[in-house]
Amino acid sequence: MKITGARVIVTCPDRNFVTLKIETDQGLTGIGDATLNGRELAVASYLTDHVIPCLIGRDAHRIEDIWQYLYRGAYWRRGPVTMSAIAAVDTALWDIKAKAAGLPLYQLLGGRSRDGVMIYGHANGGDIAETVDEVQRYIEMGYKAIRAQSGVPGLASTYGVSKDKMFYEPADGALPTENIWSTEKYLDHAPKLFDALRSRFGFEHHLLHDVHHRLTPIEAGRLGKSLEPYRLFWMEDPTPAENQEAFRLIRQHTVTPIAVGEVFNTIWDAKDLIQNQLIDYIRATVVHAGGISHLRRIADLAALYQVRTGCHGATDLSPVCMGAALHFDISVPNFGVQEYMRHTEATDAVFPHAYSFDAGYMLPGDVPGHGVEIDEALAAKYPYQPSYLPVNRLEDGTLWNW
Ligand SMILES: O=C(O)C(=O)C[C@H](O)[C@H](O)CO
Ligand SMILES: [Mg+2]
Repeated sequence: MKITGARVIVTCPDRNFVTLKIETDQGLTGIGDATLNGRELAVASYLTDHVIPCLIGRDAHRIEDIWQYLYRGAYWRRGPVTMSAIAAVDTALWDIKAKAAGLPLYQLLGGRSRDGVMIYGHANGGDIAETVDEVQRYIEMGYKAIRAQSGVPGLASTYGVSKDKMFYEPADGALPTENIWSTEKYLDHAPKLFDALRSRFGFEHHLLHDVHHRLTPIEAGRLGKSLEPYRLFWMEDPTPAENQEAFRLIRQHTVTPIAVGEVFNTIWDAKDLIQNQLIDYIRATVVHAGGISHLRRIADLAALYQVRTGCHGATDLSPVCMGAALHFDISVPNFGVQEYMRHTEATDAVFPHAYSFDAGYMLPGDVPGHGVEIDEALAAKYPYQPSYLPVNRLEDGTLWNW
């Protein structure tokens, strides 16, 4: 089955998405997500100008060979732009292979390892009372796991808190918005949020929290320790992960489980954290970590060390990524949880999909392929809009981690 064409579709149904569509001489098509928030057009150009010309005429069934061809063949390895582009090709080819087989993608990945994919929602509020109400809303919808974020007194805005409640959209400015951050205020406040949540709801639900790379290792150790009474499912991205040794220090101080990796692109980014058992959940996902093929490698390495998966699933990961991730999640043995931040109605209309929500679990659906398509005519009605993720400064003006 020969690849006869491929094109990139950029659309902005409430936010920007980059999608690669591959066509074959047998009439089968497949799509893959290539969205890199705030840097969308870099991946679009990488695909259009550098990858697509190399795809035409290749055998669409040779997924692994094409992956190696794009990874090794570029000479310049790794990085979010390269790996998102490779991921899009890989996802589209898996979609085509599964359609050719007449099977849902998870059947090609070994079949189902579980009945449903446990997901967590993102509950956020301007203060603790509002976050408690939002958590209640998720509980009423049947969620088993909820990530809770609250505004911090004395800080005008912070990561994870927005006026939109069922999803969170940080990329909001034609230039980066500037937030102000205070570690002291945050460390004082975060345990109070989880104290309020456990007092109200008890321990029946999994609670998660995203620190979004803002703490130093010793501060993260202190936070993890202060959250121990509330038994979190995980503390996410407690400190930046470039220096992976940093996590050893956190481990020395707390048994709060640690999740890392939404900004990782390859197995090399995760290798030392996994092999040294410095994390409990690996958050790499399909679009930013080289597609289904590479994510399976990361998960297999993680399985050796009892590290489980917890794929990133914010709104900037398109429904195409979500669909593919759900096929991966339902098949992978060492699955932990899947993030599911809902998309807007406009996004869902552009990307008709077979996946569905049922009482705290997601199901990938049983149509051949990964079950997500793109309505190109509708997509064309939403042209690209420049938008940036925010930046973060300490109260004295020092640029900090966002
Ligand atoms: O969903 C999460 O865990 C995030 O941290 C959201 C990220 O900030 C967002 O996806 C960046 O594009
Ligand atoms: Mg996160």
